[in-house]
Amino acid sequence: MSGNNVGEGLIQHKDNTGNQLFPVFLKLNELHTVLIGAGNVGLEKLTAILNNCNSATITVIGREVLPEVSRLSEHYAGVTIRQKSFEAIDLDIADIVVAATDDSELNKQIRLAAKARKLLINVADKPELCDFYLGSVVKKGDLKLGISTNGKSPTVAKRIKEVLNTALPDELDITLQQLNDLRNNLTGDFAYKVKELNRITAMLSTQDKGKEDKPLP
Ligand SMILES: C[C@@]1(CC(=O)O)C2=NC(=C\c3[nH]c(c(CCC(=O)O)c3CC(=O)O)Cc3[nH]c(c(CC(=O)O)c3CCC(=O)O)/C=C3\N/C(=C\2)[C@@H](CCC(=O)O)[C@]3(C)CC(=O)O)/[C@H]1CCC(=O)O
Ligand SMILES: NC(=O)c1ccc[n+]([C@@H]2O[C@H](COP(=O)([O-])OP(=O)(O)OC[C@H]3O[C@@H](n4cnc5c(N)ncnc54)[C@H](O)[C@@H]3O)[C@@H](O)[C@H]2O)c1
Repeated sequence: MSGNNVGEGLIQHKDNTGNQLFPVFLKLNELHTVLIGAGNVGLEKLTAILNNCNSATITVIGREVLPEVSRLSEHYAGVTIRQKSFEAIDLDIADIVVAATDDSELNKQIRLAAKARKLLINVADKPELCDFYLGSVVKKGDLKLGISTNGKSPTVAKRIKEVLNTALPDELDITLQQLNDLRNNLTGDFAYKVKELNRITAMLSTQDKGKEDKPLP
């Protein structure tokens, strides 16, 4: 929005090797997720979603439902459990789909049903069937970082999450709230605001800012 050099350098970098995933942050409280599979992996994916968005709307479909899945869902108003076999029409209510069944043929059928409805799908632990991957997530208040290893090693993603969780100071969230106040109260035209916000935050990215990680004055 504010950069003057948008697109510059892009034309020279046309090779499509390397990590081609584009990170996005989904508003799962405004979208309907349908999760098929309510076993161990289904529980993992449900937990990952709810850890990030406790008001997510999720319909969980499973022929058998692990008691842990039922127990967890009792604490979240947005989660509905439907104990049944999967049918393609189950996806009619979906905005996005996560499949986590133990039947690889069924997972492929679920993908086809999702594609027929132009829905994005993650088939847990099956990269070749995924439109998107779940990532490891670092949280500091409103700050959230998503980590992906391009599917190379989810374990490394988890470890990097742990490192960053420890390394990033909790005060970062205070800084974020202060900058938000400032952003809302700055007067002047757009170009002036961009310049001001960049000037005030310059010290956050300089190498020799000193050893202190204090919130902004
Ligand atoms: C990040 C995280 C998010 C989440 O799931 O919430 C996530 N996996 C996590 C953990 C984890 N998963 C697995 C292990 C066991 C050790 C190991 O294999 O490393 C551990 C570690 C553990 O549990 O300790 C098994 C596994 N996972 C995949 C395969 C298949 C394959 O690689 O071919 C297999 C082998 C299955 C088998 O052997 O049958 C594939 C995927 N897993 C992804 C995400 C996507 C790529 C993310 C990226 O780009 O890095 C992708 C491609 C698709 C997807 O599922 O979205 C979450 C960390 C949560 C955290 O931060 O705590
Ligand atoms: N458990 C793990 O940690 C782990 C790790 C790596 C890979 N995997 C693989 O992931 C897959 C899922 O594992 P899991 O441990 O969650 O299995 P699971 O048996 O605990 O759960 C499978 C779920 O799929 C549901 N299901 C199967 N057919 C269905 C249908 N027709 N309609 C609706 N629901 C249906 C079952 O009812 C159940 O809820 C397996 O292929 C497994 O090999 C599991």
